[in-house]
Amino acid sequence: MIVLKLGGSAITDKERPETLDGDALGRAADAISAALDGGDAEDLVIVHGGGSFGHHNASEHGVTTAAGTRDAEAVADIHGAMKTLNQFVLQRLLERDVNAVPVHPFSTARRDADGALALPTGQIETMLAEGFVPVLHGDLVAHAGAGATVVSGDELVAALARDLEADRVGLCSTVPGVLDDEDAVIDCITSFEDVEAVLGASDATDVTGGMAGKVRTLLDLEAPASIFGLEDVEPFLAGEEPGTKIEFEAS
Ligand SMILES: Nc1ncnc2c1ncn2[C@@H]1O[C@H](COP(=O)(O)OP(=O)(O)OP(=O)(O)O)[C@@H](O)[C@H]1O
Ligand SMILES: C=C(C)CCOP(=O)(O)O
Repeated sequence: MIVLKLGGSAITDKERPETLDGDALGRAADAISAALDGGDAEDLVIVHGGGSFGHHNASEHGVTTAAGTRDAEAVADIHGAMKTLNQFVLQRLLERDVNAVPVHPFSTARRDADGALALPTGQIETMLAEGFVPVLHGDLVAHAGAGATVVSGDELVAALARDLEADRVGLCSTVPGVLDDEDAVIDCITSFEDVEAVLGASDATDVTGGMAGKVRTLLDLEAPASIFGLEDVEPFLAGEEPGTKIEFEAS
């Protein structure tokens, strides 16, 4: 069972609000379709991030993973932007005969007062058993005591990987992996402290922590995880370990 995140920065033009990178999304969809046709990735769950959809909207409304909103119009704006991008992703997958179906986290997940995420996965297991490819996305979630806050695709990936006991986790982004201070791809990360100095936020508007947030989330995960660029989606799905491998940091 594989959980693959298509990073928002990889499939959109993150500098321009609500602008799709149609070529990049098409290439990712080609790789997914080829892997499914070839028998790789039998059970696949896809999650996509926001990129230029969602982050700008959340930022305008002052909403982050911790700062919430109780304004239904702000919810409609941020969640609506993510649903628009989800439609594009589904469309590109369906055009390539991938049996993709949408799952909107706002309708199913929640956070408690401490910010802990609860994401039901029973419906996702049934979708997989019935031959569907569930496609989730970074979103808003109802948050006890805070209204609605952002949940990143990375956080969803971690929750899905734990609950569904994923064999492998892959995060495709706009970079070929986590880069060191000379812009070389780091092969393997086993501790946050080892790489903290080179980890930054995203270059573009981003309310969920950029690369630092990604590495921190993946280090908590027992399943093997990799961060790689768009060109490595196909090798990853075929069982290779491109880009940067993030190994479980036992605490
Ligand atoms: N050491 C680093 N190595 C690689 N990228 C880094 C590093 N430090 C900061 N970054 C930034 O992190 C970005 C990737 O994080 P970002 O959150 O934008 O990715 P994403 O998951 O693809 O997008 P989204 O969050 O919209 O889904 C890179 O584009 C780069 O600007
Ligand atoms: C900004 C919103 C609503 C979701 C962001 O998800 P991410 O791009 O995976 O961090």
